[in-house]
Amino acid sequence: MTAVSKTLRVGLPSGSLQEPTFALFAKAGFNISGASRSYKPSVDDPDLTIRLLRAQEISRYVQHGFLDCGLTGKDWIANNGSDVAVLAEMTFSKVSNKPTRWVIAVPEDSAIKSVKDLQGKVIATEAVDLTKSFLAKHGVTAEVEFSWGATEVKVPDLVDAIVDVTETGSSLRANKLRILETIMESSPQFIANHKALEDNWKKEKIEKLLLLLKGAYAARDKVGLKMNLSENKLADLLKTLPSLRNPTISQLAGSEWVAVETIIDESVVREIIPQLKALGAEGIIEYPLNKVVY
Ligand SMILES: Nc1ncnc2c1ncn2[C@@H]1O[C@H](COP(=O)(O)OP(=O)(O)OP(=O)(O)O)[C@@H](O)[C@H]1O
Ligand SMILES: O=P(O)(O)OC[C@H]1O[C@H](OP(=O)(O)OP(=O)(O)O)[C@H](O)[C@@H]1O
Ligand SMILES: [Mg+2]
Repeated sequence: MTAVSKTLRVGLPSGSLQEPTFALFAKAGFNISGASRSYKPSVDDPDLTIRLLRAQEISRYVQHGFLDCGLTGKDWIANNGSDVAVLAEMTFSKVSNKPTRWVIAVPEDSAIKSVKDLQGKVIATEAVDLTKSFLAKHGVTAEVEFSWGATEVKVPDLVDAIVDVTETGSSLRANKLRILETIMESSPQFIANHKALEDNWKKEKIEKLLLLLKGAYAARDKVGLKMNLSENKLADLLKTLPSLRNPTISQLAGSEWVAVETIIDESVVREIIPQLKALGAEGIIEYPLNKVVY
C-alpha cells in the first residue's frame, strides 16, 4: 500500500479579497499561480492544496470539513453562523488596509431618518441574516429581500433601503445614497475546521502557515532604517525622534561612531530621513521588510 501524502486544504476568496490575499500569501513565502485560469491554483508548497471559492461560501466549507482552513470576511462567517475556529484577523479590504462596513443606506432625499423609520419597509441585501438580526435587535420589523448584487440600483424604485458593503464610499456617492447606520465592520479572518485542529500534522501546518502570514501582515507598511552616527549625537537623535523606538545600537569598530537600526512605519519615512540627516546621521539606508515575527 502506498502512503497517502498529507495535504492541508486551504480555501481562499475569489472576488474582492483575492488580490490582497494572494499578495499577503506571496509576502509570507507562498506563491500562488494559475488562478486566472483555474479555481484550483498551484502553490509552491507541496503540503498545501488551494481552492478558490466565493467569500460567502468559505466558512460553510470549513465547518463541513471540505476545507481544513481558509481566509474569508468576518461578515460572511457571521451571516452564515458558521461554527469554525477563528485563529486570526487581518485588517484589509479590496483597495485599502481598513475594514469594510456593512451599512444601511437610503436615497439622499429619503424620509427615512433613523432605524425605527424602517418599520414595515422593504430592504434589499446580499446579507439577509445579518440584516434580520440587526433589525430584530432594534425591535424593527421590515421585509428583507435577498439581492444577488448591484444592490445600489434597487433604491428607490424597488426597495426603500439597502444593506450593502462599503469601503471607499464611492459606490454610495455615485448612487446618491446616504448612510443611515453601520451594522457591522468586517475584515478577513483566518478560520479552521475544529476537527482539523485535532489532527497534529494539520494543526502544526496551520500554525506554521499562520506564523508566516501574521509576520507578513505585521511587516506591511513598515520599513527598516539603518544609519551611522557620532556617539555624542545619539541622545539628541533619540530624544528628537520618538518614533525610533527600541533601536539597536552597535558600536562601530575602532571609532566613536555607532550604527543605529530600527523599524518604523513607512508613512513617516519622508519626514524622518531629512531630520536624521540634519541631526548628523550618515549613510542612512532604508530597506523593505517581508516579515516581522513578534
Ligand atoms: N470594496 C469591497 N467591496 C466588496 N467587498 C469587499 C470590499 N473590500 C472587502 N470586501 C470583502 O470581500 C468579501 C466580498 O466577497 P464577495 O464574494 O461577497 O463579493 P465580491 O468579492 O465583491 O464578488 P462580486 O464581484 O461577485 O460581488 C466580503 O467579505 C467583503 O467584506
Ligand atoms: O465603497 P466602495 O469602495 O465603492 O466599495 C463597495 C462596493 O463594492 C462592492 O461592489 P462589487 O464591485 O463587489 O459589485 P456588486 O455590487 O456586484 O457586489 C460592494 O457591493 C459595493 O458596491
Ligand atoms: Mg460584491
